[in-house]
Amino acid sequence: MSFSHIALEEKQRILSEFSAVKADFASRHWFPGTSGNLSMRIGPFEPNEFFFAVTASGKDKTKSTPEDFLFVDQDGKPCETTALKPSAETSLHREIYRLTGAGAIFHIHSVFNNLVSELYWERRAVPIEGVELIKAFNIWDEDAVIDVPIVPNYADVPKIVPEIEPVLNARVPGLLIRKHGVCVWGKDASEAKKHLEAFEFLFEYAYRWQLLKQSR
Ligand SMILES: CSC[C@@H](O)[C@@H](O)C(=O)COP(=O)(O)O
Ligand SMILES: [Zn+2]
Repeated sequence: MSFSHIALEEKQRILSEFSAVKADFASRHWFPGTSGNLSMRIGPFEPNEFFFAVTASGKDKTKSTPEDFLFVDQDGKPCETTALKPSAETSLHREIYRLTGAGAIFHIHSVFNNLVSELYWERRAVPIEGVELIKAFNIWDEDAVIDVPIVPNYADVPKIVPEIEPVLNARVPGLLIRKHGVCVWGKDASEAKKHLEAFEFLFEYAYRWQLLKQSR
């Protein structure tokens, strides 16, 4: 299916939902210093053919303008003529869509996601043990334990891409990039948002719990 076959109403629906999510995240101060990028998939999915709306690169994501998003294909190429540049981290979104078939992917930088990515770098994963909010990931086991993977950060973003597949955990809809930020996903924007809220809570918990243990 080509991008032009996707109904205009569907494109408008995605963009308006996307705008609302971006404004919500901005109100939580989740885009410091123009950081962060968001994407939402549109239309049918095949691992080698799909389309998504992504935030334009380098913009202040706390502002709402007619030039906030563009549609790209599975190769990150714009679907329509535009002067906008897709996010510098579009290759990470492409890879996560290809591997998971998710409907939305959100990437933000926060102090706690940066701290835990360094605190647990040696084991390449942040352990979260028995915290109730793990249920936000649809994991209902008593005293569930999860590991949130951490991949290295490189200035050359495409170099991060091959690091993703080997660490992906089907139960855990997110991964950390060392001293950079988190990428989370879900079947749609509202699920991805729920996951992001849960991850940020759990990262703060993991950091504070480690500190508390050391001071006892
Ligand atoms: C301004 S620091 C953050 C960037 O280097 C990058 O990591 C980021 O999250 C935003 O990049 P962008 O190209 O605007 O999507
Ligand atoms: Zn980033």
